[in-house]
Amino acid sequence: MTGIAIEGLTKRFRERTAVDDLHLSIGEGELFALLGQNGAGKTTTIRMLCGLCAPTSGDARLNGRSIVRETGAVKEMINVSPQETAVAPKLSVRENLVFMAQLYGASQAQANERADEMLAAFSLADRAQEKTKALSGGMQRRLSIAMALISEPRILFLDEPTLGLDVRARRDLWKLIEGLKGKITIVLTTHYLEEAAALADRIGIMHEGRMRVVGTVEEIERQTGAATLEEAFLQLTDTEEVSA
Ligand SMILES: Nc1ncnc2c1ncn2[C@@H]1O[C@H](COP(=O)(O)OP(=O)(O)OP(=O)(O)O)[C@@H](O)[C@H]1O
Repeated sequence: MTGIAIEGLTKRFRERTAVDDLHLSIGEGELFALLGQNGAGKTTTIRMLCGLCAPTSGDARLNGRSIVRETGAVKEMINVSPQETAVAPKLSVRENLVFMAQLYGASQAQANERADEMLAAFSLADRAQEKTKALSGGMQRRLSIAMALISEPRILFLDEPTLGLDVRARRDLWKLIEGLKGKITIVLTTHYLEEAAALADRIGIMHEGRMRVVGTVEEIERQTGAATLEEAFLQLTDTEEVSA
């Protein structure tokens, strides 16, 4: 079954077209990585899919629900771990989780229970009482993902989940994300090509608002004639080559 069906999604800011007639189908339970240079249109795409900004034209269906006509239903089934880690720095780790669960309608008892589950699942239990600002960057990103999962979304958007993390923290997060594979639909944006290759079922490379290629690493290499994903990426995002 299709988790996300994008049909002609377009976003213009004045004369700049940030996302240009995007068509894409992502399977339910698939982990899809969206790659592209700064300004390629990844975040704008995710913001539209989350109902955070309205498309100029086109539509997308998330588990059958339109982001244009059923924005409320879409927001109920998704969650986002945004680029800027969305944790409240003065609240404790546990308070952040409880607060988020309650925001999504859980009772105090349910929120406490869910928070304990997430603390255990994300190896944050021994830091539960600490203020979030005392955590390392990697732990904050982990908490941010735990907070996004506490509402039990069917679709999760991870915007550059490992940005700025050291090698070990990145690997730890990869393990965690791998553990989610197949359970929920995940759209991940990243600038780390090895991250996309390690985690994603399929990869899409955007450039100047357009989707240039979609496929597995092998399919992308075959389609572009490149020896590596990096070579394919550089080829597809070379402005002179693309516009020539
Ligand atoms: N609110 C806005 N107003 C005007 N232009 C915008 C707005 N948001 C995004 N843009 C422009 O749209 C284009 C796509 O931006 P977007 O943030 O989607 O790219 P991105 O691929 O996520 O980049 P990055 O990797 O840097 O996060 C850019 O040219 C950007 O300047």
